[in-house]
This record gives sequence, C-alpha cells and structure tokens, in this order.
Amino acid sequence: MTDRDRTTGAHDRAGLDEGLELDAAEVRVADPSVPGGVRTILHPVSLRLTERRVAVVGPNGSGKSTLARLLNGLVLPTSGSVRVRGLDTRRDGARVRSVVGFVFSDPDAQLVMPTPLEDVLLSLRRHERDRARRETRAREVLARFGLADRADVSVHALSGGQKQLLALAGVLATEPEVLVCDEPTTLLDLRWTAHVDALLAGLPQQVVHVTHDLAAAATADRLLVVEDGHVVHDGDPAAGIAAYRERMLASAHALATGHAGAASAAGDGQVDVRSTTTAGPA
Ligand SMILES: Nc1ncnc2c1ncn2[C@@H]1O[C@H](COP(=O)(O)OP(=O)(O)OP(=O)(O)O)[C@@H](O)[C@H]1O
Repeated sequence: MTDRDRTTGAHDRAGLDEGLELDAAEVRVADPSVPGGVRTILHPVSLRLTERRVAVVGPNGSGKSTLARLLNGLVLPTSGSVRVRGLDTRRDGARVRSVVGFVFSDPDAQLVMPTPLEDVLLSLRRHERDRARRETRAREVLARFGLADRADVSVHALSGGQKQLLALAGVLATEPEVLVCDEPTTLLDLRWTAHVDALLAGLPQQVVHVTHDLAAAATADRLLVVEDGHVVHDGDPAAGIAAYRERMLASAHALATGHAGAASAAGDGQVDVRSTTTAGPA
C-alpha cells in the first residue's frame, strides 16, 4: 500500500482509478456577435483525472469554470462526453451531482436558505435523517468555518468572505466523493485562505481546485492551465506555473504599455499561447 493509498483509503482509491474522464469534450455557446452565431468556449479536450489534487489556472474568461462545470454536469458538452466514476454526466446527471460537490466562485449562486444554519441543514437533509443529530452536525460544521455565532442571522447579513465560507461548509458537510471548487477563496482574508487551502490539501476526497492563487496551485499533484478555451499545459505544477506566470506578466506589460493588441491575438487581453501547448501529465 502506498502513502497515497493510506491517505485516501482503499475504497476511494478504486474511485480515483476510474477518475474523471473527458473524452473530446467541447463546449460551444450561441453568440450572435460572431459569424455563424456560435462560439467555442472550450475546445475539444480529452483528459483522465485520477490524481487526488488537480489544480486549474488560467486568465479571466479562459474557460476554467466551464471545464469545472463539465465535471458535475452543470454544463453538458456540446460534443464528446464527460464521465465521473464511470457515470455519464449527460445520462446520469442526478447521480453525478450526488458524487461531485461543487463550490461556486460566487456564493450568492449557492446559498438558498434564509440563515446559515438552515442552509447547511438543507445540504444535510439526505445525509442525516434525525433532525436533532442533523442540527448538531450542522452547527459543528459552521463552527469549523468560524460561523458558530452567525448560525441564525440572515444570510444577507454575512460578509462576502463569510458567505464564501458558508458555501464551502455546506458542500463539505455532505462529504462528496469528489469536490470541485471554483475559486473558493477569492473573498477570504489571508488567515481563512490559508485555512481553506490546508483543509483542501488534507481532504481524503479527490479535489479539483480552480484558482488564481498560484501558490495554492503549486501544491497540486497535477496542474491544468487553460487559455483561450484550450488546455495548454497538463502536468507538472512547477513548470506549468512558471511558464504561465511569464506569459501573464508579458501580457500585463503589453497592457500597461498600450501594446495589448499585439500581445492579444486570442482577444480579451489574453496572449495567444497555443504554440506552447504541452500534453500529458508529468
Ligand atoms: N452560458 C454561456 N453563454 C455564453 N458565453 C459563456 C457562457 N458561459 C461562459 N461563457 C463565456 O465563456 C468564456 C469562458 O468563461 P469561464 O467562466 O469558463 O471563464 P473562467 O476562466 O472561469 O474566467 P474567470 O477567471 O474570469 O472566472 C467567457 O468568455 C464567458 O463569457
């Protein structure tokens, strides 16, 4: 048994072996402003993600959230397929969503109940039938995220960071087999960012972490860099981050010096990096 097997557990390891599979998955959207009225926001990509920690980085608007949303069926591929632990997101959407917990970058997209306690109770409704035990568990989860004294206030009275912690707490409470987090720390202070990063790093589940935090991404087992709808790096985090940082700084310099047009063949202020594509995990 390897160290990873020990941390993950034999059962989870079996799930990891099946992994998250994208098979020529492509996402196109209606866009009346382009010829033909259709735009490709994620070009066909084939990946088999079996690592416990997968980080996804890339410029704004590059397609990271689209890739993440494919993994729990929130977005269905226009062509190709996506399978989670062998379940097809198109055919088995409900089962996929019970396996994959998804944390949105915007907590307001996720929080539906009037108070934090009620929100976590809703998440736990299928996991703990006994009402008293459910409430005890919900309060414990809230306490772990520094929200014990906020349990019964209006969700609207929470700060942005508190809402983000609540959204994460609600998903983690259900102990999903796979956790997909789309920029879960953007509103958090340094203390809570460090706490959440450490928490994600220590979870037994497979975690796909979309982030602009390159230090957090550097700790992953596998890094995907998405630019202009293409996965341009798949593999070693250190190498991928170094090259990505260099391109982003060059792009920032071009913006600052008014040469954005020259640097931005891909549009939206992004550098066209397709010629630097690397393939296959390290
Ligand atoms: N349903 C949709 N209809 C039309 N365009 C969309 C849709 N979903 C995403 N897009 C576009 O696809 C592109 C990629 O979006 P996506 O949210 O995946 O980017 P991202 O890399 O997560 O960006 P950010 O870092 O800013 O969150 C953007 O230009 C976005 O406007």
